[in-house]
Amino acid sequence: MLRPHRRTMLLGLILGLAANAAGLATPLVTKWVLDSFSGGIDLARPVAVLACLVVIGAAIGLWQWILMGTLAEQIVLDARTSIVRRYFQARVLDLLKRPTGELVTRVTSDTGLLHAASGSLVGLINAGVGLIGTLILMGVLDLPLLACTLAAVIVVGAVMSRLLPRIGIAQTAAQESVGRLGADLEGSLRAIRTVKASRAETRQSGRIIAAASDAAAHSVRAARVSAVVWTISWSGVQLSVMLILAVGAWRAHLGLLEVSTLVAFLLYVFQLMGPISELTQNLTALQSGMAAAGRINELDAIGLEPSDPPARPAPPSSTAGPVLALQGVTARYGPEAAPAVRGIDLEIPRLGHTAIVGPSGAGKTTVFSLLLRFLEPEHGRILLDGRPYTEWSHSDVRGRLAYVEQETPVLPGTIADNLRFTHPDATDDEVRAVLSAVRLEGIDPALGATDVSGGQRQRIALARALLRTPEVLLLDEATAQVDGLTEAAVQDCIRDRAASGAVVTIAHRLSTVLDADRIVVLEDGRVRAQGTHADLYASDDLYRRLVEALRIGADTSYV
Ligand SMILES: Nc1ncnc2c1ncn2[C@@H]1O[C@H](COP(=O)(O)OP(=O)(O)OP(=O)(O)O)[C@@H](O)[C@H]1O
Repeated sequence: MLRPHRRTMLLGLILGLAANAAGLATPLVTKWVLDSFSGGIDLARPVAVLACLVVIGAAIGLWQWILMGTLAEQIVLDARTSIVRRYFQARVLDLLKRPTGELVTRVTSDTGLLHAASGSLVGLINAGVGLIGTLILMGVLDLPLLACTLAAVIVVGAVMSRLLPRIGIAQTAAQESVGRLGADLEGSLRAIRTVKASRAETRQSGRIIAAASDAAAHSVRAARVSAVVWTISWSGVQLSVMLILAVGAWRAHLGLLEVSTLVAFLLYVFQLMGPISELTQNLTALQSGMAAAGRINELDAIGLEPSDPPARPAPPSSTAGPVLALQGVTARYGPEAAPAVRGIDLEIPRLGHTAIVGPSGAGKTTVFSLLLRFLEPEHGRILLDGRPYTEWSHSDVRGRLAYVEQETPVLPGTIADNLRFTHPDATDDEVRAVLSAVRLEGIDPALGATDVSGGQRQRIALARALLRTPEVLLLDEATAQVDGLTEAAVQDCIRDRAASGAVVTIAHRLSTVLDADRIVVLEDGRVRAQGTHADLYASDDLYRRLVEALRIGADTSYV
């Protein structure tokens, strides 16, 4: 994540080192001021140098601070951009396997931790150089005092190296709990009606609060370790100041050390606090940042949809045969899973309404997922205009199909936004035309799409699919009961579309089945029978039972 920002980091490092150098020189110049003062030499020059050092050091420090702050925001933005892009390029089924709320927290919360970590590498090098530089200059001033300082630094370093990794571990655990919190919260809010109707508010909120408490507990553990690390480093510095003061005063008393050297040395000891706290801070930030980066990198496991096929001379596509065809298609949802469909042969003619029926789990939705390329066949092939899917890009295929989902038919936004979702350039007239096609002419397109009834929502989803008359309409009919008006509107639209294009429905309603030009009966992942209602009703046992379950019973007027 840092790699693309190498140049900014290098500049940050150089600025940091320059600020460090100014800081390192200050005690020596102070000693020069003191020596000049006691030696009666002209004070103007050393004081001027000291003032310049302070101003230059401050200016460089300010520049570096702003630079690194901007870098941090850029890294968070880069991470968010790449995750969001990844989500939208991911294979649908891979993405749907993960809880939505958790996917959201990776973008919102995990990336936030990268903020502090982004400057930590530069900070670490800076602090390391500052620490070594300070120690060297201390050695130049007085070796025995340096030995006392080193002893303190080594003790502090040993304790820190044992404690710091625990911060990263606690942070990872905290972020995992935040992910669980996001997933549970999102799921519960989405099903808030069921939660309330089941009087499960307390239970659900309890679960979510438990995840929040877990996150807090882990973060508190991280905070405690950080506090201990800080306290140890500060106390270490303070103890060494006392030790150095004592040893220094004794050596000055013996005449082995000038007072100005002791003052300069003590200034260095105080300056040690800078690099030591910087080291501590940056190591802590690095630990949490690495934990977050690890969780973000896990997202690489989400498979991406293959990029578009290389441009090759397109064989003339045939407009004579069926628009879509499945030839011996077998597909499964995972390497371990049993095939969801096996050896499916199916043709969708250019005109007319094809209804797919079958018991639950027969593979109806899987056929739609294959047609929309959410799932790729393991064996067999799918053809569009007589050309295999592999020769078309995903976008080409989807551009020819319009799809109405069964469950979540509207997107956030107004009704007009929803209608223009596939074709953002649709005119107001086109929007009005599709609204009247689904018998929603009276509705205000500026209304929120979620502020309408369930039946109206289904009609909005259908209207979106009908805008710009798609060649093939794939309609997964809602299983929920809808009002007569909605049912009639859907029926009319299907009939209308079937007169000039192809309509494929996963039919859950008797009226839809009866309306179809041909019906495909799926059972256990295979095509069991195909034909018209009358043929199938007479010849196929399963079809008869399915239709009877749709409450046609033995009413022969339908047969
Ligand atoms: N996302 C998925 N991951 C794993 N297995 C799945 C997934 N979706 C469906 N299956 C399995 O594939 C088989 C066919 O499912 P499919 O959803 O196509 O049936 P369906 O006929 O549409 O059923 P329903 O009418 O209940 O929606 C079932 O055995 C099901 O368990």
